[in-house]
Amino acid sequence: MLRRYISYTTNKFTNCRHVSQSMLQSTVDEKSGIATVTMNKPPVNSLNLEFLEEIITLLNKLQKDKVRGMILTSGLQKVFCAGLDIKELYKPNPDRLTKFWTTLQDTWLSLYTTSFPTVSVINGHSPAGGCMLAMSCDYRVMVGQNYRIGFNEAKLGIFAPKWFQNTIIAVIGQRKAEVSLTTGKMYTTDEALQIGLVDETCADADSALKKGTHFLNNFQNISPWAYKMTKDINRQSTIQWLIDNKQKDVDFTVEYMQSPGVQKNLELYLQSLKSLPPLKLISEIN
Ligand SMILES: CC/C=C\C/C=C\C/C=C\C/C=C/C(=O)SCCNC(=O)CCNC(=O)[C@H](O)C(C)(C)COP(=O)(O)OP(=O)(O)OC[C@H]1O[C@@H](n2cnc3c(N)ncnc32)[C@H](O)[C@@H]1OP(=O)(O)O
Repeated sequence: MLRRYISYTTNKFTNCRHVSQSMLQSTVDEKSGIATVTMNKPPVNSLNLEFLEEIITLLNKLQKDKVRGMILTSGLQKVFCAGLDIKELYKPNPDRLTKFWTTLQDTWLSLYTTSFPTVSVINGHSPAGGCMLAMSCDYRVMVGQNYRIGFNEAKLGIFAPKWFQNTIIAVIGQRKAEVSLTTGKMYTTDEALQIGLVDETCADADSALKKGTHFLNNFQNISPWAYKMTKDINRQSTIQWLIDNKQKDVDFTVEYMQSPGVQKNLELYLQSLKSLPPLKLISEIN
């Protein structure tokens, strides 16, 4: 396992508090109380077990520190998050896969129920679990015209679990979610805005961060308690479903992922990832 470390420093010139873990950097602006969290796990910010554990640890820390809001973004050139690390699903060790899926459920629960408002600044491609990471925030700003976002699980021969699908339905509605999930379509920035996958678009990352901050400033005069209660009530049925069905969801996934048909599909997909020229894959799956 990677050596992990956490360090806390305050920069007296910028009045920012920095929390740095090996794959995540967090900077809290002392004046506004807004944390900017940057994912930095080259090459593609794929979500493996250790990365998910870091995300949970950081969310707990931000909660304890009573930040006023969080902006989640990527430090990589052209990828926000490539989704689940396919290596966790291909030829899995059942014990690790059980831990991975349990940690994935816990990450989603932590992010979807934060006591502070959250924004994702999508500054790169964002397929499948990457898109879900963005959907689990309260607001989404997508940068530029060069990236694709969507749920391409079907193209890998797998499907998204109920709690994942319900999260999407809550954002874009039942019909659009069904078409999106069954076709595996990856959307351009404009298309994503049109179907409501993202709330705003803008030309560059700096303007996107400003838009994210602007959204978070809406909560300056809102009681944190009123914010949290409203969000909990709004999201309650999906959250409760997962809490009630956690073990069933893990057992099903561990068995399903190991089936020969799914493993064959993942093998073919991994091969296509290697054989296609850069970025061809995501354009192929449009
Ligand atoms: C809060 C919780 C959040 C969410 C989860 C909740 C529930 C989820 C439940 C289930 C459904 C989710 C399923 C998935 O997410 S499956 C993963 C789907 N992802 C993809 O299909 C992405 C595939 N990748 C690409 O299309 C391109 O890599 C990308 C456009 C992202 C980047 O292109 P670029 O040209 O910049 O890089 P590449 O040369 O293609 O890749 C570099 C390197 O990285 C490897 N790679 C890419 N993606 C993944 C991945 N998802 N997992 C593991 N490894 C990945 C790629 O093979 C290259 O490796 P190498 O050849 O060894 O350098």
